[in-house]
Amino acid sequence: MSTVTKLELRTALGPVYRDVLPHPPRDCTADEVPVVDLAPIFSEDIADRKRVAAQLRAAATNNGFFYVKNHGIPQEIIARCKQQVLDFMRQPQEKKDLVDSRKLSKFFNGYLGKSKTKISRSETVDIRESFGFRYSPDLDPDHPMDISEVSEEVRAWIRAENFVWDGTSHLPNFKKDCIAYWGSCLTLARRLVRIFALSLGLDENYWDDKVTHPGADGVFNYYPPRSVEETANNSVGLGSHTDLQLFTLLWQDSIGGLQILSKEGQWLKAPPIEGTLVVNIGDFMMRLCNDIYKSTVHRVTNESTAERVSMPFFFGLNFNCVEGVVPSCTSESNPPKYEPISCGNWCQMRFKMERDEFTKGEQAKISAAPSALVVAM
Ligand SMILES: O=C(O)CCC(=O)C(=O)O
Ligand SMILES: [Fe+2]
Repeated sequence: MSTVTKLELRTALGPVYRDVLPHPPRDCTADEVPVVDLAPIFSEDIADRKRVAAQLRAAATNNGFFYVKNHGIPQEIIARCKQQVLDFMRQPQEKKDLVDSRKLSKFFNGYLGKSKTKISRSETVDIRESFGFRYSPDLDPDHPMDISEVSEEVRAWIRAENFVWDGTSHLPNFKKDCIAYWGSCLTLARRLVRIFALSLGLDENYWDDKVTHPGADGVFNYYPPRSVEETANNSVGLGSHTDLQLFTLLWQDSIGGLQILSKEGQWLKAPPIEGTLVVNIGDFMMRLCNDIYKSTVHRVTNESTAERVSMPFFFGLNFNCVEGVVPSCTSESNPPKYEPISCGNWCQMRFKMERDEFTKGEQAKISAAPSALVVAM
């Protein structure tokens, strides 16, 4: 008899467990992971924007994942960035090590080599390589400014590090093409957060002044084809996890490999759809919504014989912003489950949990896990 298995997940509050059905992954249906047309969010008419908000709410309360089309990011910007990712990843190891994250970064910027992470304790090490960089005010497409002009509270949380660009300056136009894509994602995310606000019955501008210097992490993932041994081992490209912040915008190439855990516990394949991005809810959004919106578990395995590239963009509030459950998601009969916390501290808690586990072993992980309630700042 086949049985349900338990999947262990890392969260900022310690491990949680999910039941997984014994059936093999299958393709998602359009009801499970819908395609939302974003064209109306650019309309002057609030009724158009509200229509999209309603679709977004439906998807966010269902499986927490959806595709978006007509998102406004030009195809050439995506194509140029993707080519830069390939040019970077196909370099000899010593060139990639010029931006080695473990050696050079205080804040998770830079390059991580193959099999250097194990995001899920229930699965193998992650056989992906990645390159990441974080919000920098001088690169902000909407209101670029020198870091010295940024208010002190926000500045203390800026996590950009220049070595990522210094160590890649031998690649022609690398920074320019990466930033063009990242900047387009940032502009789109600022528009989308307004639709998320509408979707929760809040004023459209509810978060506007909290995303001036936001969590905006650009990451490029590279999944080489699996070796015979890795295939036999069931090696994952990136193990099961949830994303941390408000929401993620993900571009994936045409190879496929992304899977989503449905609310019933069934793994669903989310195949590439030309011209779309995938959007998913993160843990911080789920917290602000008192768990109405779902931060959904997902993972990646490249089962093809070709290399796969994906480009997620993780979006949150300004890291200094302390935010509790939003008023429209609570009532007398549904009190807030969570204390206010800043988006930055929220991320730090999960990173700390992972670090403690990595460096000190099992015991440290258990003692570091706060019970359930996060202390107010
Ligand atoms: O590569 C993908 O399709 C997803 C990547 C992902 O989930 C992540 O980087 O958090
Ligand atoms: Fe993810």
